[in-house]
Amino acid sequence: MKKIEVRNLYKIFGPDPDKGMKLLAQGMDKQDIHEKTGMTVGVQDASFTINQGEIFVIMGLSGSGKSTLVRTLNRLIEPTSGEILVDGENILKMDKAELVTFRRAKTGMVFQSFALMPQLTVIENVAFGLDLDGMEKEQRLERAQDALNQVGLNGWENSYPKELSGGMQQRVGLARGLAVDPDILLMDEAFSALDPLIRTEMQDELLKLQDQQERTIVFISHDLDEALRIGDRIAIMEGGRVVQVGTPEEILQNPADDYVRAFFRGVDPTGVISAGDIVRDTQPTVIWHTPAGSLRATLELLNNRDREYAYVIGSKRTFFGVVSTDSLCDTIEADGQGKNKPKIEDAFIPEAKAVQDDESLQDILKKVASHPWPIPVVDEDGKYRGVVSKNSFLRTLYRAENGSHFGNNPTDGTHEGEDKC
Ligand SMILES: Nc1ncnc2c1ncn2[C@@H]1O[C@H](COP(=O)(O)OP(=O)(O)OP(=O)(O)O)[C@@H](O)[C@H]1O
Repeated sequence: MKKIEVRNLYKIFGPDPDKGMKLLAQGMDKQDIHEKTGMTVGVQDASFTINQGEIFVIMGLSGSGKSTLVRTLNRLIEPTSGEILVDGENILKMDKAELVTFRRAKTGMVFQSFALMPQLTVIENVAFGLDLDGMEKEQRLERAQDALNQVGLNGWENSYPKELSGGMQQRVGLARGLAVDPDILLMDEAFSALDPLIRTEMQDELLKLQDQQERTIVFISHDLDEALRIGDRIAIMEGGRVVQVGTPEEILQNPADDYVRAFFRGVDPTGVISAGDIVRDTQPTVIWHTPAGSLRATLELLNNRDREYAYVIGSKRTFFGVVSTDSLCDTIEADGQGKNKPKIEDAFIPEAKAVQDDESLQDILKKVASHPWPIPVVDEDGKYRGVVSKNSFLRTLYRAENGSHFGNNPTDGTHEGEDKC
């Protein structure tokens, strides 16, 4: 479900943004506008959607417009032009009072600088934003305490910021963002000042909180590892433009341009891409789980199609097992005169087990490499989704390494069954 929709958003800093818009419309680029007028194009024609409950990471080089873009989402920075719909309502049309209500009711913000007030205790710092809300003191403290518990800081309520480590101070910052119980949490390089170990700890904390509450989180980061770790989807910004939006796997497999490719250079694709991302449905070699007597028919089918393996599935696509021409022949021969009427299960290759679609390529690599049959993939309900073959595995790695656009899709003219050739 869409939570935030950004449409053709612009932000031009300087004395005459309308003139800046006109120059952009005439085709003048950002650099020339800056040189000729002194104005800066902070965000240029950004359009994208953020879904309810996702962690949406915004990445880009310094000065690419990340902070500006995020601050337009609660109008801390006023856009020059465009639309921002939150739950379907254009927040750029809100008057001052509506905007205040919107910010209080729906958004929280966590910054890189902890911005804690040294003269206030931890709990007072967290409750501070609620103070502006006109909430009763008792309720404020209760909410602040709850937020502190969520970030693991119970027991530190009455300490002062200077008594806390950097990591703990950032937890207070996060608690302050959470205390208002926002639908949307905007986080600007929130963990960047933390040392790597604490940073990972905070990312885990955020993921844990997200499991419980499913907020919509917009998270700016410079750090690709962080983006890959926490981001459901990533937007890449360059020179004020959003140049690509997608899941890490999508971007890794199909980077929009060299700038995006450069961001992802050095990432091990096998840790990011999962079996489900590259699975292909091998309808021609799927057979339905049928009663006894189907072994010969299956063997015939495979021979006719010049295929070696068949994937046996039942009603509702439940995966049962894999048979091969060899396993079928062996089972038929072992039965001699056919008196025992062997079932298809008797011909299953015992080692041919399915992997889950959310397992990473790293996790399934051994199986793909060590077995001759394409590896069956199932979803969380055990339903057959297709197979991952050596070919599709290597093709994916090649594409991720080289950013090539040749296809891992049904239109690229290859068939899974050809893998054995
Ligand atoms: N208040 C302002 N007045 C004028 N120019 C601004 C202002 N704020 C930002 N800019 C300019 O807008 C562009 C985008 O800046 P922004 O801070 O959004 O980038 P960023 O990607 O968040 O950078 P960083 O990663 O360094 O924080 C930059 O060229 C910046 O100099």
